[in-house]
Amino acid sequence: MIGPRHTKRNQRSPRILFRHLAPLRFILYPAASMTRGAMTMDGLQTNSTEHGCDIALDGLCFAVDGKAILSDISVNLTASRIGVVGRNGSGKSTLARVIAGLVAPTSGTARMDGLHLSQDRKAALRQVGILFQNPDHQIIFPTVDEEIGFGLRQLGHGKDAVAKMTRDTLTRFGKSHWAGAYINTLSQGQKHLVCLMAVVAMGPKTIILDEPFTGLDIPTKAQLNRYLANYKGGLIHITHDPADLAGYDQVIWLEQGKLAQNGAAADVLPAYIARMTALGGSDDISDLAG
Ligand SMILES: Nc1ncnc2c1ncn2[C@@H]1O[C@H](COP(=O)(O)OP(=O)(O)OP(=O)(O)O)[C@@H](O)[C@H]1O
Repeated sequence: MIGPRHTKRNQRSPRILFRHLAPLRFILYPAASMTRGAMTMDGLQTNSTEHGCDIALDGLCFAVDGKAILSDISVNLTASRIGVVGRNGSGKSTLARVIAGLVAPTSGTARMDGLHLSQDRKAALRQVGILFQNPDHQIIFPTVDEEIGFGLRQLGHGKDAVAKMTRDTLTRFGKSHWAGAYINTLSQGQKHLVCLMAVVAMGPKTIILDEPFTGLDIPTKAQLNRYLANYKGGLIHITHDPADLAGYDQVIWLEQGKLAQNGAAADVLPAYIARMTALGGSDDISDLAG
């Protein structure tokens, strides 16, 4: 558990919460880049113009208490739209955390733009934002505008600019009326959207999305998809639904912590779907017991 669930108690004491939890937020969202980035076509900032990812994984292994979770993964992630697929427990979220530099490989290396992310947190945090599966692990402020505004303050924007950028973000997502809303009054899907808005508002070079559409209704998902399609930074999108990866360039497929396939989405996704469909006809849920 990285962040707290929201309770009435932390509604009453946001400053105390801030003091204790703000450092964690640096882990969750990209950190302070004091430079202003380019404006996207949506008007939100990103730290770069449209680009591919530059991530090199070399012999990457990750283990916990001797249990191998990721094994000998070597791959270059170079497209601007990268999908990550695999069964439950195949290591997708763990890989996301390693790529973001939140945890160090047990052996091998993970580099983004040539940087060893886990060894250079400041640099890594400028590069990448990560959206976790569970919004309760991410949200630390009581209201929607505070949650979105926090990351923008870390980027060095002044109070008025943060307020305007927060308003603009909410407007672009059609959620202006959420501004002062208490997050613990929102549904799980709505909380997910708040997290996405907070990450996207900061415009990191690459965003890692760990099943970002969980719990979202069809119109909201379509809206997010439209926004993400226009995002100028790189996207690494973990999903169980191949349909989420329509138009993506590169897909990697993990199986039991190993790289099963890497290549063009047009090649990997049909093979993945065929395999999953075949497994769906059996009673094999062994990966869940891992
Ligand atoms: N800190 C940890 N300690 C022990 N085991 C862990 C830890 N983190 C992950 N695992 C195990 O590693 C495996 C991969 O987990 P991970 O969450 O990366 O899979 P995933 O592909 O994202 O799964 P899902 O699709 O269900 O979200 C699982 O068997 C999980 O139980």
